[in-house]
Amino acid sequence: MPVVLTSRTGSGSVLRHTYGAVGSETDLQRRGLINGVLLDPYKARVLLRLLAATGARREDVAATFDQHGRERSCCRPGSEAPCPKQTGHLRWACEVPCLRSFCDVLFKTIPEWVGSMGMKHVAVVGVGAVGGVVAAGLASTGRTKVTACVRSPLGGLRIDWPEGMTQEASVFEEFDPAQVSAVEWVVLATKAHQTAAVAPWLDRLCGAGTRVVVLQNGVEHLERVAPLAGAARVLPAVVEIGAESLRRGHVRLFDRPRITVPEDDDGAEFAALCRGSGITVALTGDFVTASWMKLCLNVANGAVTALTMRRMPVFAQPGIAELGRALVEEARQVAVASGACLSEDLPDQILARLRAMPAESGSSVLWDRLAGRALEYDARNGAVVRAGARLGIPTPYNETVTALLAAVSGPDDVT
Ligand SMILES: NC(=O)C1=CN([C@@H]2O[C@H](COP(=O)(O)OP(=O)(O)OC[C@H]3O[C@@H](n4cnc5c(N)ncnc54)[C@H](OP(=O)(O)O)[C@@H]3O)[C@@H](O)[C@H]2O)C=CC1
Ligand SMILES: CC(C)(CO)C(=O)C(=O)O
Repeated sequence: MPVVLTSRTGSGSVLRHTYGAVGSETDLQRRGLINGVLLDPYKARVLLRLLAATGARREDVAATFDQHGRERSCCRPGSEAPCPKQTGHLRWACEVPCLRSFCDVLFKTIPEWVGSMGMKHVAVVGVGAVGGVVAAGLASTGRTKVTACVRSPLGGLRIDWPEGMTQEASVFEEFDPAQVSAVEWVVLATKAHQTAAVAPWLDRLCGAGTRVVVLQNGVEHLERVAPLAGAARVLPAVVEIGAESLRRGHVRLFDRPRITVPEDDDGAEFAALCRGSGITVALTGDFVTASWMKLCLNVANGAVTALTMRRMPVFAQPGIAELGRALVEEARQVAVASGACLSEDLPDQILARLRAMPAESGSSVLWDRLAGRALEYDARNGAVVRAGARLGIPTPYNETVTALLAAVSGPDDVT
């Protein structure tokens, strides 16, 4: 067990060879104690604990403390003499670079510690309703370091769960893609049409060992994200996280969150990552059916709520219910031709599901319409139209609502 020798005198370095009596610094170093150099006992304890957690050997611990002593810019490198500035108020001038140097050492050590604890580093790109719920859930497992890749400060996350429970979580925040490097998991939860704009984040976060889980609606996850993910593997997902952003970092959940991913190694590892997060992860051997099934619901729920600017009870109106059924039926026919296994009564099933949803819930497209933002219609109704055209299946209802949504969509978010 490495033992570090520090001093509580408040300034200066621990002596190395000045005194030689039993119990002196020379004696203690000879017996194996590591010279704490410039760190006071409190900082030394933090650093030693981190190093011990990484499994650092005695020589590594000694080298790290020694390096900290040398890197302190305001003291003469290698000098045993006390810092010339450390008198009176000038002592504070000395503390600032000292602290900076200490933080540098910690920041070099923390990533190793995270790795050695079996912790996973997850970067969440798109920390809105869905991304916020997943970031908070992962942070609460205590097994992940979560970095929120954001455009402006979040100041923590707060999730209001349907049962009345409030979950609070804090995550690391990054604003500049240049400051990040490859991580084990990227959770991509922007709107589909915002994907191209986060290319600089993906470029930095994706390495050969990275998995990018795409928490977006639609069926074109791979086509959209793989070209931006470099050597990383892309894991598509079906997201059932009915959620509304109330304020920045504050999300209201309408139901218990659930994500479905393909039943393969990456899917199983994502399920393991989310264990204890409050988010259920299901694995499916038929992802084509699962993703088209969700899109069939989305073509009705997103388009109708956004165009009418009404929440779920709008589906109680008979004319709206008929429009919903027609949109779903077109999508179902395209889905079946694409290899999905969906029964003929799907439109009725979906209408029943929509009518059973909480009255105050709506859709992510509705929230954007209400806020005057660009709408996610191309990855939803637009995807049905595209696939229908390819397969020779007419999709007039979806074409019509795609055109209407395009007409009322807010300006493109280009940053
Ligand atoms: N909300 C829901 O109920 C559900 C949504 N989905 C799907 O999940 C996906 C995400 O939806 P949702 O969470 O509602 O979307 P939100 O609009 O709530 O969140 C998107 C987030 O992406 C961020 N973002 C956009 N562009 C950038 C950028 N260039 N750099 C950094 N961050 C960026 C936004 O940041 P900023 O805050 O700065 O604007 C925002 O926080 C969509 O595909 C949606 O269809 C699926 C199921 C349910
Ligand atoms: C159906 C719903 C509301 C939640 O699963 C959704 O997918 C969305 O709002 O985009």
